[in-house]
Amino acid sequence: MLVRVAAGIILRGDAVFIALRKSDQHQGGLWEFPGGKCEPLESVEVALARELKEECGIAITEYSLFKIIAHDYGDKQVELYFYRVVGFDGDPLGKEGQEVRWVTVEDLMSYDFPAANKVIVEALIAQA
Ligand SMILES: Nc1nc2c([nH]c(=O)n2[C@@H]2O[C@H](COP(=O)(O)OP(=O)(O)OP(=O)(O)O)[C@@H](O)[C@H]2O)c(=O)[nH]1
Ligand SMILES: [Mg+2]
Repeated sequence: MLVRVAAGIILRGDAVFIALRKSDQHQGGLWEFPGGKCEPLESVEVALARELKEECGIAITEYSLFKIIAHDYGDKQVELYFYRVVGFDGDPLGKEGQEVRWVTVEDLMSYDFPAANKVIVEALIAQA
């Protein structure tokens, strides 16, 4: 099963917004950049806007593709489209009851993310 996923690295100054995946979700208990699966025939950018509205309550206005990462979790193959999101209306929050946090890019090192995120976190820190 190959799934396309859109995820937003929401940035405000030097802070980045992260969320904790619920324990019953795939890769549960790990931190993530909010987002989710693209629906059939849905473009990645439309999925990104929809997911960030649903999960964080923001309307994104300025964003760009950062990196595409393909990863095989064994039970699931994902193609993750990570976007840097630098413009948005509204204040991001955990709309689905998930724990959320604003952290500095350097702080990302102290959080556990799914394996596919490793290169993303490293690239963000390298650029900070
Ligand atoms: N949102 C998000 N998903 C990630 C990240 N890294 C990563 O490997 N994933 C994987 O991408 C897949 C899809 O994400 P998701 O579970 O958020 O999808 P969704 O919001 O549509 O969830 P749902 O099916 O529970 O409604 C999951 O298998 C998840 O483990 C990340 O940083 N953010
Ligand atoms: Mg999601």
